Amino acid sequence: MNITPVNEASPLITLDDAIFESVVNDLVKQGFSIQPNRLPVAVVDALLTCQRSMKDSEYQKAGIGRATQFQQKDDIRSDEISWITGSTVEGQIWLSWCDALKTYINRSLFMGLFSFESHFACYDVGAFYKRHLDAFKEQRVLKNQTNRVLSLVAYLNEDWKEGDGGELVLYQNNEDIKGLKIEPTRGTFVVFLSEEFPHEVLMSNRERHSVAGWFRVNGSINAQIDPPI
Ligand SMILES: O=C(O)CCC(=O)C(=O)O
Ligand SMILES: [Fe+2]
Repeated sequence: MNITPVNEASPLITLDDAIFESVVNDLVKQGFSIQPNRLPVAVVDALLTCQRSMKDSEYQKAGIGRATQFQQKDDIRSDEISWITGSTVEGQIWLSWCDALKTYINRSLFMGLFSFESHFACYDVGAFYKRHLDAFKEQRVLKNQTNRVLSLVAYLNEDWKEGDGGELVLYQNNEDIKGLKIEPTRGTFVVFLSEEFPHEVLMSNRERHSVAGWFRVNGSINAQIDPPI
């Protein structure tokens, strides 16, 4: 019988590693990575299958702030979201790809990424998300909270054109007012340090679909390794 070893050069694994390596290099160089049309087709297709099968009732109005500080603020963000739980095969394909990225980053950069959470987001015509940071260093360091340290956004929109709006604008720091504009085109994904890069979603002139996710560090492990003075 002819048995092929499972780990014999799988093209998908090789391709993923090349993408992950490029993300890692960008993170080292500049703290963010913009990957136009580099999300593997199998992952994009899985996300699109999930997203297209979702009913309106599965989305909820997005808010800002953690747990008890959670608030809905329509003047800051007006998208609707639906958390990805991995209850479908397609959801699992996405989560395992993100897990592989997490493992690769941890091996290369020792970031101690511990958990991952993500949701679909739908920006209706006219929706936006004003300039914000995804996480605050003081909360992680001083209050010892398990916090978001790395943000990941992936886009699912076919043929995005100039004039459709809805670009992500990534600012280099608090002083930057120009920023870098990224079109939310299908297959593009962006990774950035959550505490370092203010960003916003410009008002969308078309229905805009994306997935936003965050890797967290573990508050307690972090506290043991790197206690605040
Ligand atoms: O969809 C995007 O481009 C970014 C979304 C975002 O900033 C967020 O959900 O925190
Ligand atoms: Fe954000």
